[in-house]
Amino acid sequence: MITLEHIDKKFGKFQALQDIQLTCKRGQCIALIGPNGSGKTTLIKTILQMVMPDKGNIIFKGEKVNNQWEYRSKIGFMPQMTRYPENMKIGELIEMMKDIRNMSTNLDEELINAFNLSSMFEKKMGTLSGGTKQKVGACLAFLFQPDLLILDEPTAGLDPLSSEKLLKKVAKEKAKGKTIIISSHILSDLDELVDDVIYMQDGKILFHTKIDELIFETSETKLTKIISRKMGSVHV
Ligand SMILES: Nc1ncnc2c1ncn2[C@@H]1O[C@H](COP(=O)(O)OP(=O)(O)OP(=O)(O)O)[C@@H](O)[C@H]1O
Repeated sequence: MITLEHIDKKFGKFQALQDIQLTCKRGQCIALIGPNGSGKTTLIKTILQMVMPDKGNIIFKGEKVNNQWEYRSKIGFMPQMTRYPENMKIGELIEMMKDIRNMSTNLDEELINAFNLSSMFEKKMGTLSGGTKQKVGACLAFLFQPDLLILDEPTAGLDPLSSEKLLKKVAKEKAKGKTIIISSHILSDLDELVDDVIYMQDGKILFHTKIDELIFETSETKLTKIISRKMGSVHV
């Protein structure tokens, strides 16, 4: 579904990504984890070319897409934090996105309903709580039935019930065969979802391993314990 080949990215002199190589196959759910500042969001934004890599290739469905944008319509992206037009109402924003995408049918409005967002359609984006803004971001990521979902810390700032609803939705899409890349510091959120774990540190991928192998290697089943054992054993 998506492959990154030898991606490098510097911000000034700071090496934010170094020789990133990864392949995410169709139907796979990959967890992107690592400490603050390790490059997870930069990597995600590079996949979408919201951050332009200095070097390397981005391959989507077998085609090199460097400096192309059309492929992004196949990706549902939920950003960690984003700014929306402050004076636009929730309902207007959703309608505008439908217009931009030129899609009014075959929409996935399940999350809009689960979050009961329609009751808030008249509220302006600038007046919303952080969690409600997150919900709008989540609804937009799923709305156009993308093949690939990229979720950057999707549950950060959501109340527990809303987190649960979102994670259930992610699991449902995975069961349908959708490809998912998800970053989170809340490792318990990922336990039921992930096939592969990518651990980033200092702009590099320290390991990319199947969850089954990690469970076998560490004799732990929960990602929190798996990671603390694994990181304990590599002495970083
Ligand atoms: N536009 C930018 N200009 C300069 N430096 C940047 C820019 N974007 C990111 N960085 C730096 O790149 C590094 C990686 O940031 P990134 O946001 O990718 O980390 P992260 O792993 O997502 O962190 P967190 O877990 O805190 O969200 C950080 O040191 C950050 O300050």
